Amino acid sequence: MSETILKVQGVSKRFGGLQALSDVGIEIRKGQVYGLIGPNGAGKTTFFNVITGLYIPDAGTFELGGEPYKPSAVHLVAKAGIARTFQNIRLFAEMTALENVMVGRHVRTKSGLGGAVFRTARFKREEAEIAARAKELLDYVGIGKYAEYKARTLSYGDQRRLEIARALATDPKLIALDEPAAGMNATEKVVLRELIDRIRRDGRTILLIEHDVKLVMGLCDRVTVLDYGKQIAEGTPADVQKNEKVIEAYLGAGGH
Ligand SMILES: Nc1ncnc2c1ncn2[C@@H]1O[C@H](COP(=O)(O)OP(=O)(O)OP(=O)(O)O)[C@@H](O)[C@H]1O
Repeated sequence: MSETILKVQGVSKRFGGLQALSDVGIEIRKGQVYGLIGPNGAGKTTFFNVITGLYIPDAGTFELGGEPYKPSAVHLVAKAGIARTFQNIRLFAEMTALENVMVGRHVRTKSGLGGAVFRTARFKREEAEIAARAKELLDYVGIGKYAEYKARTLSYGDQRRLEIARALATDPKLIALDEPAAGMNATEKVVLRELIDRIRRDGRTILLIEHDVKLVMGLCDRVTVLDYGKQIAEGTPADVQKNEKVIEAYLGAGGH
């Protein structure tokens, strides 16, 4: 069996009187696409926010690539090797597509602020390499021709792909996609599906929150289902779909 990339155990998170997550754990192996699904308010985004250092959990242990890690701050999590996209796209709107991806790559560069201020030879060489790599990534996600366009001028689907390119630029062990198909039309979803499949084939590991059940069932190797902060099922898409608790949770929530 392939190596474990992410192992999370016993995650709990409370907001005032609301138990948003209770004792949630997942294990993702290298090369898997792992789905996190559940009705609205089930705790999916909270779980993402915990593992990516946006929320401090009340309990939980975390291992990334076999090493313990503490998701205490977003930049440290990115350095440790988890990159994410957001449900509500978070790009630098006034920067070009290329610059947005270059920002992602800076997580892995060596020249510090001093290099940037004094524009050392090493800094300039590194910048040129970063730009070249960023362009490659834009081509990879299929929006290379928009490299010099401001992010805000791209279509919704292309902005989502740009977010994926930026996440890939950090060279992550795990890429976490928060509802990547939200707001996409059917054609865009097909293209997205192909892209996620390609990212997996190229050896990456993906954690995915997604409402589009068809996309989840078609793409994911394993799925965890949350409901009211509790993990009610874990397994292959086929197993999970047959699970009574899952059927009930979805029907109870209006069957979305
Ligand atoms: N910062 C916060 N403060 C207080 N309550 C919060 C906070 N973030 C999330 N919650 C609450 O925690 C619960 C889980 O929310 P969460 O956003 O994680 O669900 P979700 O499964 O991602 O839902 P959706 O599918 O609608 O995005 C909800 O009841 C939500 O209102």
